[in-house]
Amino acid sequence: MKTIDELLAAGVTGTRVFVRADLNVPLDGTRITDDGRIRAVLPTVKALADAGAKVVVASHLGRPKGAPDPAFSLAPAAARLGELLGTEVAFATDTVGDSALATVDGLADGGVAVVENLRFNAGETSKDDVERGAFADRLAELADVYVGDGFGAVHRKHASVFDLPARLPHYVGFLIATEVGVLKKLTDDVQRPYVVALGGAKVSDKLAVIDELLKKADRILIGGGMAYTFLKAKGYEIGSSLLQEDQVPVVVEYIERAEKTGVELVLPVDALVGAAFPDLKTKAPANPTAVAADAIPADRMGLDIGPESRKLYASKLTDAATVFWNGPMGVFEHPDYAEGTKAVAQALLDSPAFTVVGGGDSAAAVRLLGFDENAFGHISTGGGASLEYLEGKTLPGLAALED
Ligand SMILES: Nc1ncnc2c1ncn2[C@@H]1O[C@H](COP(=O)(O)OP(=O)(O)OP(=O)(O)O)[C@@H](O)[C@H]1O
Ligand SMILES: O=C(O)[C@H](O)COP(=O)(O)O
Repeated sequence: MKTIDELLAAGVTGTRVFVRADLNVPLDGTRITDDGRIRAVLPTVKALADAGAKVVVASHLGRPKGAPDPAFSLAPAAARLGELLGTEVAFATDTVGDSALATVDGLADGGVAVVENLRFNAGETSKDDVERGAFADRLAELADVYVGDGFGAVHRKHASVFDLPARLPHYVGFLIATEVGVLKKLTDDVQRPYVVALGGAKVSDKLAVIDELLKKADRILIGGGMAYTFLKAKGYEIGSSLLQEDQVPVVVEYIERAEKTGVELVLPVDALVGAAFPDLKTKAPANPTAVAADAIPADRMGLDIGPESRKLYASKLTDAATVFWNGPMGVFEHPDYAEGTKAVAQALLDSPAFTVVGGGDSAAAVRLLGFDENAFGHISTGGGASLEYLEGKTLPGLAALED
């Protein structure tokens, strides 16, 4: 792979450089609640702009349905990028249309522009190679060179991640280089005991990863939304908690395999349950109750691990040499359901293990709950991406950056 250093060394004055970033930041309306992913791509954008390139930054945000949707506009992220760079950042109100072309045309050497959400275009995420390729052709019109730096999206076979680099000279940005460097340590030479803590809401993506992790980790702690599919697999009532029904047989097999192979699979022994998903806007008190994991009432929803599980999970992290954590233990955005995530974060800080926290929401949780992000070994900007990397899968966005 060619690195951005090689590109900079060759000189980029006046060159239009397309930077595929992951600016998929958590938003409360138009307010960015955690700008970690924007800060993570600053070294790349800044180095290119300082070297006189015309920098075209592109990203997805959320999961809009292939058409413009103001709720998923990148405008707030573009504004924040400008603040962090301390320069004006131009914003194109479309991705490859008149606004994008004019904005890029108007860039001075050293100027930076952000184009609107890639996923406002059906071609970006299409499973059809021709449709994706056609969109990549249009993206290619915006630039002379491609720099891949959206680590959080490298596991997606999307036009801007996979097809565009094939159309332009391509380089690896600073963020992807750092991320891969750290994650390689967990695959090539992991110090044991190796404990993986999994939570979050993207249950179907993450359940698949456990298949591989069962071969690699010594212990796996399950929390967050995915825990309830495990509790269901054990035959428990889980009320209206998040459930991936079609995955129950798969999870039953995971539980059996873990027993056979001696991997310690740790499930919550209790849960904090509420009548409904809490209001994250008003943060109105949710009045949760703690119940045993096998006694979740049919009309209740599990939204965090309970107090006994907090103690249990902390104890399962103390002797670890390496910990990879992806996905909050509960709906940490609401104070009533943040304790499980806090307990795991605190246990990681208390343990001498090398700790990697992966995932946009997990990293945001650590910062929003007041922990010092520098106290962790590494905070990865990729959730699904880091998990699939650890699985040993070929990631489309990394394969595409190879020569
Ligand atoms: N029991 C639960 N029920 C529903 N949602 C939950 C539960 N526990 C955690 N969550 C939600 O999971 C979300 C984070 O999940 P996600 O899988 O996206 O995490 P991530 O891997 O850190 O992020 P990403 O994959 O976006 O990089 C949070 O918004 C949190 O509220
Ligand atoms: O949040 C993430 O994990 C990345 O930005 C990728 O987003 P996606 O899961 O919607 O593809």
